Amino acid sequence: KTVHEKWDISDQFAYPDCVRKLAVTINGHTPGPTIRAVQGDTVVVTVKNSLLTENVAIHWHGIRQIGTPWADGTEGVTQCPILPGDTFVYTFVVDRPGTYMYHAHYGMQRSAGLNGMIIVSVPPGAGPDVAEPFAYDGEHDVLLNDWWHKSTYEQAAGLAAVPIVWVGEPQSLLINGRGRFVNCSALGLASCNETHPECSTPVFAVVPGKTYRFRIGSMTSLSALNFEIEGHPMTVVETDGHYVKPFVVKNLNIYSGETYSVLITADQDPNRNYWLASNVVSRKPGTLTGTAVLAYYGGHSSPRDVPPTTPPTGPAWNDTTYRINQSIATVAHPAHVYAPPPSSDRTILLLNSQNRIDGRTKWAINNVSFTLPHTPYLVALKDRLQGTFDPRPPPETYNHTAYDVYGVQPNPNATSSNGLYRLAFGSVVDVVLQNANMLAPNNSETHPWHLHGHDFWVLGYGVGRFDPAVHPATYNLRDPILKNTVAVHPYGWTALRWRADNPGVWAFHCHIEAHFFMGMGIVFEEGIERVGKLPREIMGCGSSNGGHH
Ligand SMILES: O=C1O[C@H]([C@@H](O)CO)C(O)=C1O
Repeated sequence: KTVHEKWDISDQFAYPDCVRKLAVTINGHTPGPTIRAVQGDTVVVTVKNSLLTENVAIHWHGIRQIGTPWADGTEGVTQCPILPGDTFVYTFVVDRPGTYMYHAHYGMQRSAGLNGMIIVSVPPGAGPDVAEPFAYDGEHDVLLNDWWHKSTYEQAAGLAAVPIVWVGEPQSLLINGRGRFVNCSALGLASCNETHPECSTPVFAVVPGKTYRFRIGSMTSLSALNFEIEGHPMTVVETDGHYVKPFVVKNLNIYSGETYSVLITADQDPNRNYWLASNVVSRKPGTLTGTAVLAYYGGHSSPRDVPPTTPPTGPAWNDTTYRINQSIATVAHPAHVYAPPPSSDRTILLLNSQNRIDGRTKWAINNVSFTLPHTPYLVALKDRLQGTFDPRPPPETYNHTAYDVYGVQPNPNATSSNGLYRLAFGSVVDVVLQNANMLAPNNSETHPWHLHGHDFWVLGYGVGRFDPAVHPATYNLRDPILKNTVAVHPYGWTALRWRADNPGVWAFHCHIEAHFFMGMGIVFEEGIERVGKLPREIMGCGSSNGGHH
């Protein structure tokens, strides 16, 4: 079956937190429509760029694009941007059930509102390898976000300024695009409209005694979040399209780019309502709790009743151990274990550090800060265009025996490059992401890394310096979870493995919008010679003339 979507991208005034702000919208809305498909469906999204002066490109986050690497929607990597007035058609197959997302992958446009969910359901009568190993009576979908009042242009200019002008913590946390700016009416803002329907509190209705699947995705630009449904423990059953060995949490940590499915049972007093709460963790919070309401049917409460309690504020923001424990608990469901290859052909160690180039604050990987080329790699490599990117491969490792991950880098100066890593087709690659201290002392953040074109096995997490002679022996090779986005915890390391078996060119980057903008990413190529004929529509920029002369 084919699922058709027709999207018009335009700037609109929106009131996500009751404050008027220009947003990049899909068919007038932010977040955009949820794409609903069944495993095996072909999704065709016709995207018309009706922005006045801004390009666009849309990434299908978690969809591996097997056989369609040109549809990954990553500007500079897999396509030229879609110009204002132009239309681009994305066609791809959703080959696995699960909870996914989509978002702009051009500049900082994702943060301006261009994002949404993709839900791929299990076909009726699916076999045991696909069928969900859990049961539920109803489903609710929750897209979490953070939101600023400064435009993404102002934010981006601040990131590039000397010294950096950092936008700071978000003004609001959104649930399905709705939130509430804490000072809205108190500040007497002319742009504040607290009765605007776009910022009315989302309500999730439940019938007493029933079990619900909540699909939760995070599209935050910056914030690591903790999500809670007051009084309702959550059983984690899916993440990034893979079934999890169930475990119960009161508070779910979720990083930008991740999705989870949890089950809750509506077994509490039905005569009142309960809060859904989203709180910032890992950075010192400066934002009001994002809230929504869990409303019971059939009791004495009405869906509009505000819960009688104050919204939960979540665990201590700096309790890193608590978050690492959730990461470690997330392993494959026993009936859905896909064992990784027992060893790898190549190990790449990647130091994540905050650096400086010409006084600008940057993020670098092994002291190289990533920049996007003007000609998409996919076209440059497939069509053998010369001189479009730095042909020198970026470093495979850093001085891992001496580097003090707890200290401030003695020499923070870095270089920038648009070189990429080329993987032998079919080879098994291990990547270890090593976190470190930032430019300021005693600070290390959480970085959620997202890989395009693949899922990876998450083999292990550790705190402190990764030792290649010691830590691989501690890897979980028995039941590691497959994911497409994973946390690298403060001062910690995360070890990943995957097989380079998807012909194409794939970005791998921190999903914090500002951090990728500041260079925190790399790109992999594999099997370029196996990529089919490129559609001309991805060309037209840089040296890729798309057949126009
Ligand atoms: O990349 C970042 O820059 C700021 C700060 O380090 C400099 O202002 C911050 O909190 C980041 O995550």
